[in-house]
Amino acid sequence: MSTLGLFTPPVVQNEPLRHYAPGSPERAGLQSVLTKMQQSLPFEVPCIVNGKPVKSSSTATQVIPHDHAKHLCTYHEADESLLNSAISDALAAKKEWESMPWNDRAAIFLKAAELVSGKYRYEIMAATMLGQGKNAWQAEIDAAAELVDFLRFGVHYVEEIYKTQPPRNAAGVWNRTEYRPLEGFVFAVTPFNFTAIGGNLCFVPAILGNVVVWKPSPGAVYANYITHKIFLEAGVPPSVIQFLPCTNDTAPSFVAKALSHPSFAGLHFTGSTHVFRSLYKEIAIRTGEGKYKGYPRVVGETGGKNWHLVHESAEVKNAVNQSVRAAFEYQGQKCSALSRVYVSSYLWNKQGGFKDLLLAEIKKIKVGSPIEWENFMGPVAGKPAYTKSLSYIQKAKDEGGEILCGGTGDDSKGYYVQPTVILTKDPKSLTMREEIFGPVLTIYVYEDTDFEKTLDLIDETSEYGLTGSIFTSTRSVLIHASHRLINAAGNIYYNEKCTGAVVGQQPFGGSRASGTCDKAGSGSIFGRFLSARSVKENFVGLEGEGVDGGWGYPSNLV
Ligand SMILES: NC(=O)c1ccc[n+]([C@@H]2O[C@H](COP(=O)([O-])OP(=O)(O)OC[C@H]3O[C@@H](n4cnc5c(N)ncnc54)[C@H](O)[C@@H]3O)[C@@H](O)[C@H]2O)c1
Ligand SMILES: N[C@@H](CCC=O)C(=O)O
Repeated sequence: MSTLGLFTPPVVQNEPLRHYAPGSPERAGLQSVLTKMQQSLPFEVPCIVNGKPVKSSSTATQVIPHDHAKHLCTYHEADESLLNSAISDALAAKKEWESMPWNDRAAIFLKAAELVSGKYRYEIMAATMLGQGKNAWQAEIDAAAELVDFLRFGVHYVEEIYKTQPPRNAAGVWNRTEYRPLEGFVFAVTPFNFTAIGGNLCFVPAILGNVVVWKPSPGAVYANYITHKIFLEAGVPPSVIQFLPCTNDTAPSFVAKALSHPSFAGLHFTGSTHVFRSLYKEIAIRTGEGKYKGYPRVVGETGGKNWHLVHESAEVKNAVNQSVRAAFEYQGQKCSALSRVYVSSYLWNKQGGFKDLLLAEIKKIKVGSPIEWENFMGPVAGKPAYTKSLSYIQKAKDEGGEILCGGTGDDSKGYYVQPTVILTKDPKSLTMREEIFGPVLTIYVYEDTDFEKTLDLIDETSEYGLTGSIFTSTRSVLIHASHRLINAAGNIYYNEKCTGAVVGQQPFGGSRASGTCDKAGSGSIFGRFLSARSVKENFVGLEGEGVDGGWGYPSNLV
């Protein structure tokens, strides 16, 4: 194909957020799609291989967490033989996909961004609200805005990578870098809690010319299915992203099968730490045994035990409001969710201080169906998440923790857990250490004279290092604490909550047990799914270097 120009993609901006205020056109638009979707329940979701629906003999359901008697969809489970044929067909499609001119691959995903932003915005949001328990605000920032941002900014980042070329050329030589996709297929294993993450984990490798086998979460199948439909409609070739759902019961053997394929070249995972560790181990063993063609790339973003440090100099109203959002928005089911607070004893105890304000604000939170507009909080993901939250609350009580509010749940219709605050005197108690992934916040009040020890506690209490925030109005405190906590969070915030990273603004990801810190929403993640080839082209031979235009070194002359 001839080159007819060096094209520059459109300038990239964050997708403007819609607010869904009463009487707004967006509220009416979303409501109408939600109503229609509820009237059409349940949907049927097949596997999609080579762009075609494949039904299997084994089906499962995605339950609606706010009304568990109903389900959003029945999905067909992929089995291992379908997995094998999907991998073979994806590999067969790879040559043509990686050879497609960059501007065409870019155009396909820019078109997908427009489809999410416009035609499918309310449908993908409604699927996320019904299936994953998000209210309109949370669905907007995830399924609409973040997914669009991942796609548009991704095109920009890949453009930047392709433009990065060796800075020097010797006389008569042209050096170039070619950014090859990986040799084999990339396996994307994605979580329930962010529709955007499901799409992004496939998009990142795919836009670089890789082919992808996607195992979505059983808790997000329908929204992920819509994402896949959008990719196909935008022009992603049929076999480039294969959509293969399965249940969590069959996931261990299904995933192991994919990882044992000799052409497995990369894992793009987001989910819990223990699952990632088990996959990492499997890959490491097989790599050590020389079972793969190369050394697979392993990218995983996992759990967190995220913290707010509230210094005595903090502006208390801001610290409280940000803490309420960070701990309880989306029921504490963001990997970034706040789950431990270290607060100055002075600020906690003073009248109208952190404690008084926090409890007063939490009283105002409405918990209920995410499709009713007034509810700030909805249900947790399912029965296991419900039981887990309540069992941690019980364990905290058994350890001597004081429940300041909440502490109860109701699963008669949906899986509701009240926003819960536990006050602990033991900074290393269980709920200060382990990820709960529910609306459960534990608070440790430190003596103001113990600030240094508190920094050590934050750093050493949990194995994670995902997000954290420092609230203070004293610059020297901020500088000191931030430096001391250098490895305690991959995303640190100053006087701002620890959730809500925005693509293109705060690259997202943590280290320690929280993941490989490859930073979703930034350019660096794309480098993980590329294998660069250095090219040196010589226009002049050894002219000017070899003796008499031959091969001899001038330094050999005597
Ligand atoms: N750091 C981040 O960017 C980030 C973002 C979102 C979620 N998370 C983390 O994800 C977790 C919540 O998501 P989740 O509940 O979907 O996680 P999960 O680990 O249960 O599931 C993630 C994926 O792994 C699959 N899976 C589950 N068990 C498996 C097994 N034994 N073997 C192979 N595959 C298996 C699931 O089907 C799903 O596709 C939390 O720990 C949260 O902190 C992290
Ligand atoms: N990137 C999101 C969290 C994603 C994980 O669940 C945030 O910053 O709140």
